[in-house]
Amino acid sequence: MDLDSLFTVDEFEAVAQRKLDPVYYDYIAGGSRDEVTVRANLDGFGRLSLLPRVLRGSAQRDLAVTLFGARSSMPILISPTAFHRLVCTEGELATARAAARADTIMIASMASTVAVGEVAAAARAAAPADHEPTLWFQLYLQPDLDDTTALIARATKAGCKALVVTVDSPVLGANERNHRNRFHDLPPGMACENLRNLRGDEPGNVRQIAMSPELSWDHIDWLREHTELPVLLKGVLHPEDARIAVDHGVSGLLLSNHGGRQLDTVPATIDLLPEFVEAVGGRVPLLLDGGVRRGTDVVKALALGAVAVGVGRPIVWGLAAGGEDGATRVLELLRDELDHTVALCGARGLADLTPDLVRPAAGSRR
Ligand SMILES: Cc1cc2nc3c(=O)[nH]c(=O)nc-3n(C[C@H](O)[C@H](O)[C@H](O)COP(=O)(O)O)c2cc1C
Ligand SMILES: CCCCC(=O)C(=O)O
Repeated sequence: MDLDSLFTVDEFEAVAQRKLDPVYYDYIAGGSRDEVTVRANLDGFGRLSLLPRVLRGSAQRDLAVTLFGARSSMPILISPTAFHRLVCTEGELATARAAARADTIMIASMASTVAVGEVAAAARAAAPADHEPTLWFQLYLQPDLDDTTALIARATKAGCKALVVTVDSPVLGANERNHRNRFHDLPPGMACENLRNLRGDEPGNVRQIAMSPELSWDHIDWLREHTELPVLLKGVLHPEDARIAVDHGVSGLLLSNHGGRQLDTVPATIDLLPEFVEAVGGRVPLLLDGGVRRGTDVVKALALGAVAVGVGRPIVWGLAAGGEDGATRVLELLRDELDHTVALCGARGLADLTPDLVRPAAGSRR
């Protein structure tokens, strides 16, 4: 595959769709139930227009952002997605190398098919000599707190710099494409490696990830007492819950509807962002994911108050099309689009992306 002949995330998706087993393509592309929210995430950006400023002298554009002490060369992070070995042989090792090469933050999924320690080592080996790559760990709190403690210990030992706790999954969302395709288990030879031999006394055993409706704010308090790492919540959607989260001392929020894969018919994250900004009142950084496919999407989210965005499927399409190089190219295309959009907006950097640049618009992107 000549990756240089691909110029957009959508082109990467088309190539991925051609290359992948349709069962895996459906797992990745799909969302829950009628996929209303999957579409809403894309349409949400399409319904906003950008209103640029002019003549502000924007020759030097700095796209870097610092989050919890770690610098990322751009405000586009890798959102956590499960099971990368379904789409490329090296799995999460390839993703980590791409993130390190692009000098951005990877949020490693707890449901990865390579253990987080190996993922971190791959990132370090691929990073430029003077550069420490940043990995965060996405955590599903396990109802068995000993399991959770062991997982936190693994992530911490691997050098992860934050825990991103996914709170939108009291039960797993229903992707009906998976039901139709009878896709319920990973193929032989693949497993959630972070859950292997979790207690050290259970050789060969890989636990299943538990989605737990028992979880409550008490667990977030418990977690904060059991880690020194910043704790971000991923998947808070109600602005009132955003306020409660901040009151519970979380360090940040990743506004996410899980790419439309949990409760269907929830709003597009970009549509919720203004309310979130108001609820949080600048007390913690706000990140957003869901439907980011273009540099203009990134600029809209940043202008409306996000400090950074995450991309989920675009990275998986990159991996499917071309492994590490494919994911790297997706990140570099998005970086170029972002820089180009910032320039066209007459902005000198991310601080110039203010809410007045965003207006309601007619039309959708597709
Ligand atoms: C194939 C796939 C697997 C995912 N796995 C996880 C996961 O393990 N943990 C998690 O918190 N979110 C997971 N997500 C959600 C992403 O982190 C992210 O919220 C979403 O993909 C963002 O939307 P986008 O795909 O439109 O960029 C997954 C999403 C996809 C598409
Ligand atoms: C237990 C794996 C969950 C993966 C996930 O979050 C998703 O497919 O959206």
